[in-house]
Amino acid sequence: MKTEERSSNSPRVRILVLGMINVGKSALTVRYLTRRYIGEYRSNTDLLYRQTVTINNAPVEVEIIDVSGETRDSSFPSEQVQWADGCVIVYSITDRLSFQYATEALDNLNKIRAGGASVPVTLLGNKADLAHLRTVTEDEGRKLGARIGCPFHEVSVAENSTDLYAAFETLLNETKNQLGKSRKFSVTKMIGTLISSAKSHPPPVPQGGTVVVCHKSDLHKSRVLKRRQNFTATASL
Ligand SMILES: Nc1nc2c(ncn2[C@@H]2O[C@H](COP(=O)(O)OP(=O)(O)OP(=O)(O)O)[C@@H](O)[C@H]2O)c(=O)[nH]1
Repeated sequence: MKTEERSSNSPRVRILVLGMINVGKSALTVRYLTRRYIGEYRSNTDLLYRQTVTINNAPVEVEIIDVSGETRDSSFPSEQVQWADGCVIVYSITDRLSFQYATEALDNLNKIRAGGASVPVTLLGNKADLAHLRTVTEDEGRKLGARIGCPFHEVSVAENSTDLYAAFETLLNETKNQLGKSRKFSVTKMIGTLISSAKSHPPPVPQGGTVVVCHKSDLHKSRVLKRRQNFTATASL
């Protein structure tokens, strides 16, 4: 970890939120960070959110990348996975294809884990409030989580689901502990070539919080600049 990148001495945990288009990744991320639901929030770009949260009475700087389904040019965003310390895989219980995507993503992550890099993962079945439109049973989600060996929860981002907050915090805690043991991908960590364009509605900033929304292309540029000029530049909305 480069000290010049850090705005504080608290540990930093990087989380990737991954899933098919329209499963609720942006809504989930904003819900966790702000406790608010932005139903009309539309996204056509990857965004990185940064906020300091308290875990086990200690501050932790959390970075969450919400990978937009629209900008993904391949089925599995390997560079973002390399960047991440932990992953949330999301599908919608109303969308069978999104469950298949989550299954493949978990299998890919498992291969990475088998290769020696420990990446804590949590599986979430979103839109539990739409049970009447369900095409994926809870049992299928539970079995998938058990097969991969990761926690599984059905949640509703639209509702104030406490399971969602608990799932995030368990993942953050596990990831933080994992990082304490060893940092993975120390050489290959990079943002990669991530596409950026403006979101139509920036997410709300929580009262007393420090959410910073970064276009990842800007972050990538800033890293290049840092390497060349020891210069920090982070775009915020
Ligand atoms: N009913 C219901 N709708 C939800 C829930 N979570 C998200 N949505 C809706 O699902 C749609 C997609 O949500 P997004 O957060 O934009 O989904 P996304 O996965 O980030 O989509 P992309 O960025 O396009 O990949 C929006 O209309 C949300 O309001 C939920 O728990 N219940």
